[in-house]
Amino acid sequence: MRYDATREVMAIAPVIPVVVVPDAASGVAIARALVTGGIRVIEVTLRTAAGPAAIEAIAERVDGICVGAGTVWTPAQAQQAIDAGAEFLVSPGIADAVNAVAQSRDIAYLPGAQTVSEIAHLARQGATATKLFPASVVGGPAAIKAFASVFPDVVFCPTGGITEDTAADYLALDCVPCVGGSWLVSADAVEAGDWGAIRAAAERASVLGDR
Ligand SMILES: O=C[C@H](O)COP(=O)(O)O
Ligand SMILES: CC(=O)C(=O)O
Repeated sequence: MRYDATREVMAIAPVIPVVVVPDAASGVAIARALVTGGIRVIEVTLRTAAGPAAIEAIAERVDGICVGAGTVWTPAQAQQAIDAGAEFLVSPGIADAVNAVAQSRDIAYLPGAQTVSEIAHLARQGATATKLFPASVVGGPAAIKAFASVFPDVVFCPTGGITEDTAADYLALDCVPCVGGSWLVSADAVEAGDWGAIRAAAERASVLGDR
C-alpha cells in the first residue's frame, strides 16, 4: 500500500477540496481556479456520472494539480478512476475491495473511518493515514486528539462539516496535515460559473494553518 504516497498527497495543501462536478468542462474550470488560487490538489467525487470524465479532462488539460477520485466504494469505480488518470483514491469509510485495487495498481489511497475500531481495522492493514468522516459529527478536534493518543503513527484528514472558520482548529493538531471540505467549491458558484469566487476561496484556504 502506498501510504507514503498518500501522505505526499496530504502534504500538497492545507485543504483537499471535495468537489461534485456536473460535467467535465466545469471540472476543468474548477481545477484551474483552484490552481490559480494556490490549491494544487482536487478530489473529484464519483457522486455524479461526470466524475470519471472530469478526472480525465483535468488530468489531460490542467497543469500543476494532483487529481484524485472521491466517494470510491467499489473496485469497478476504483479501476475506472485510475484509468481516467486519478492519482489517488478516497473513500468516506472502509472499503477493503477498493484498498485491494489501490494496492494492485500501486496508487495512493485514503480510506475513511469514524470510530476507534475502524481506525484499528485500517491500521492492522498498514494504514498510516485515514480520512475521518464526518469529522464535525464524530467530535471535531477533541475527538481527533483522543484518537491520536491511541494511534500515534496515524495522520488524519478530517472531512465533513469543516468550514473556512473552523479548519484552523483541526490544522493546529500535529496529526492533521490537511482537512477536506466542499466549502471552496460551492454548488452555487459552480452553477453560476463563478470561477473567481472559487479562486478567492482557494487563496484564503492556501494559507490556513500558516502552511
Ligand atoms: O459530503 C461531504 C463532503 O464531501 C465533505 O463534507 P462538507 O460538504 O461538509 O465539507
Ligand atoms: C467525503 C469524501 O471525502 C468522499 O466522498 O470521498
